[in-house]
Amino acid sequence: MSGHRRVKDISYDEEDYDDYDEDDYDLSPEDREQMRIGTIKVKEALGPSYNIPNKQIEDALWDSYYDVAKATTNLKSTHTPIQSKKQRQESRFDRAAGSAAQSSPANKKNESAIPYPLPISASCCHSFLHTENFFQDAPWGNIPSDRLGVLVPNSIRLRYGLLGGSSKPSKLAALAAARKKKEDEKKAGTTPSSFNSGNLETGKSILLLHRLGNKQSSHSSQPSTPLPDGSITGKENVGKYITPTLPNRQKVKPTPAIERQIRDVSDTVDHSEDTPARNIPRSDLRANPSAFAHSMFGKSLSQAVGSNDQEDSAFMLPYLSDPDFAKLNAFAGPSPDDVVLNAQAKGAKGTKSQSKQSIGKATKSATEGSDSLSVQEPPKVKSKNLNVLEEFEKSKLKSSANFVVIGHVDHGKSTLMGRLLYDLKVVDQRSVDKLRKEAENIGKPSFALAWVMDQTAEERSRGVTVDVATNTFETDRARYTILDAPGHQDFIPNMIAGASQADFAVLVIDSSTNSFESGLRGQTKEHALLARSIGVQRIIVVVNKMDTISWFESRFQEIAQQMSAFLSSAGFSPKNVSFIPCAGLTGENVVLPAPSTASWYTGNTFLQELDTCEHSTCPLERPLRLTVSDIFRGGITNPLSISGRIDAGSLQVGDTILSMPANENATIRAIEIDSESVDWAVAGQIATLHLADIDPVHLRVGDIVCTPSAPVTNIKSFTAKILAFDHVLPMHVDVFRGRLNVPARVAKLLAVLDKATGEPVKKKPRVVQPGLVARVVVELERAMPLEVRERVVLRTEGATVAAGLVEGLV
Ligand SMILES: Nc1nc2c(ncn2[C@@H]2O[C@H](COP(=O)(O)OP(=O)(O)OP(=O)(O)O)[C@@H](O)[C@H]2O)c(=O)[nH]1
Repeated sequence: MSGHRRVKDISYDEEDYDDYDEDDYDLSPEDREQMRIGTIKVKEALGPSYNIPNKQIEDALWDSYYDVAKATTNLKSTHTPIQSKKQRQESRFDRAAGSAAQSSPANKKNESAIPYPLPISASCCHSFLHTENFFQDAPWGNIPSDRLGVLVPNSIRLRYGLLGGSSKPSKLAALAAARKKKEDEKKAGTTPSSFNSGNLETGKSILLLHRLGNKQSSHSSQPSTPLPDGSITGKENVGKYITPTLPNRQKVKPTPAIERQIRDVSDTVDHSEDTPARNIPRSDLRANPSAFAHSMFGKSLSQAVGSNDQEDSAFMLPYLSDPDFAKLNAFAGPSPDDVVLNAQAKGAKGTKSQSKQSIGKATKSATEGSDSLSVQEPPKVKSKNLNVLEEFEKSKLKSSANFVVIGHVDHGKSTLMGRLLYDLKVVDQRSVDKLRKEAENIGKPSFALAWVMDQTAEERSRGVTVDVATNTFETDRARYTILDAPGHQDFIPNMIAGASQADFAVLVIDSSTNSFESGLRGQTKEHALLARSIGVQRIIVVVNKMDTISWFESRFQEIAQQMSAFLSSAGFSPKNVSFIPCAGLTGENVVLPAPSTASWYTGNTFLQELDTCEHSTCPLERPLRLTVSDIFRGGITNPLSISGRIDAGSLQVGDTILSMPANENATIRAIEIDSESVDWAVAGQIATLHLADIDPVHLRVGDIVCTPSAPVTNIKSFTAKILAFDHVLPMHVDVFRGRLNVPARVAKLLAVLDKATGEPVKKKPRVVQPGLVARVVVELERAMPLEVRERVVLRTEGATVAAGLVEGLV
């Protein structure tokens, strides 16, 4: 298993799952209807010998995604039929326990309500029982499984905090918040309140200065006049520097004491229009400079204070007293911060001019300007400029092949693959033992081998594959990649994605009584048809679970006969179809030969059959095409990676690739095949590409990666030759191309075609009947990267209506 799985970026938010509470979950009307019908069917299937509460039946249906057969099997495996309960001999111990219970005062009290021994049917209706009698009819030490409870500790929900933690603020945070609030209140109230409450000195000064400032600004519109030394002079500017901002100025009512002082000061002011401000005796308002100010500002300040001649220098800044200040022109160039920021911006763009110098150097020589400075550039991806096709020829690599494992839910696909990997020692004994233990712990021991493939918690707890799982193994002849597709109808889009990466298919069929038949009505046929429509030509049909029918030859022949007829009608050539009897669970005829009881079978084992497949040759010389099947984000060394099958062409480290439909370039930093680092990869291989120079928002599962020189184009409508699975008429559909799907409309039915010749037999039909081939025009709601001769599947409301080949771009 590649380490990528650990960092795989999945689009759902973990928090959504935290909030999910099964009990609170509201079923949609369709779900409710499915549940109602499912419950009736399961009850029918269980028959009268099982009396299982509806709630448990619904739970089983929910767990099996409404699969009636699976829910029934699960319930049967966890419940004992009434018959056998009745027939069970009461042990002496039970009898003793029963009479003890009968004679107990507690039970005597309830005797009228529930007679002992309790009828079995009543034991299932827990709602009528008093809690203390819940186990009354259960024999000692043998509690029926349906009455066993599980203690589930409340999970600790660390949420809302920055690093998890409770949603409540800590005491420390509350204290800090309270303190801050107090400070803010204080700040907001300080000026007016202190002023009003008679902070006489401050109030007096502020009010006076404010008045002066107002007067200055209202009477003068002349600009300030800078002196040659850079200081500012002129009566207009005095107020400019000293006017404080008073909130709600007009509302401030000075106290009588302040008013008196204002009057005194005002008397000294000449109110005529052109009285210069320098006549105001402002020295009164200023305190003597502190010792610190002396040391900082030197003589100039001490001289200024109290001297009317030099009053303008009272607001001089330190550097103004420096005679050389004007020459310095300190703000002519960019600030040191600007220099660094500019250099960093340039570095990010990756221009060549700025490669050598460091940031430290840049700040030191700030005044030299930004052009000569730079920051450390991230290392560029070096291309070895290999001739990949020559390298491929030289490497004498074993041919590689990908096969998709398809079939109806629970027919044993994952178990068969688990067994294959186990017998080939790709998975060791210890891992399988561990899986066995874990599977036993949740009451699903038979799924241990399937868990080799099914790795997510949901898949394991439900016993159903949800997404395509991949694994690899090697034989003497080839390297194989397994694409284990889900069998359940709800996950057909994932199956389509798996099949679109495959060179051939393995169709698994459960041979046990009724299972093959129910599979035919389910996904056995649909999967086979889809695989063929997507372009798969070779199919191995594994007739599985032969151990359950004691390797009965006639059952195998019956299945082979029926499936041959169907597969040839679906377009598979008989020479590309083979049948292998197997038992994935026991491993018979998988890697090891068939058991002696199957002496009638002399053909290949499943593994031998895999090696007989002609591996389709991939177009290496054609321009690069790779379908993105996974995106991984968040790795430390490789923050952004994609994986997918290379459908055509080749690639190497350092190549620039183009992602469609986003139309964004990226650089390949590194390549991995089967978790091993390589310099190049060719068509047919499933590669993981570690990327640089692209924002993850431009990449999605289903995208096409191609060469910028020969890109795939985004199109909005196309004509296609389709095989109808259902009635096709002008209708809304979803167009699937690998993992990409886009809402669309079958806009026109151009013609019904002859299956053999492809010639039109009926133009402009109103509807295309199931099983017929037709030419249609499809209009997409969003542009999609598509090319002529690509395979598409049309689905609506969870069902496949048609599949076919793109003939032309409109
Ligand atoms: N007796 C017997 N049981 C089998 C065999 N193969 C699989 N099973 C059982 O069938 C059940 C389903 O097996 P899976 O491998 O999960 O089936 P699947 O087809 O992968 O299911 P999905 O991926 O969910 O569609 C498990 O309980 C297996 O133990 C077999 O050869 N013999």
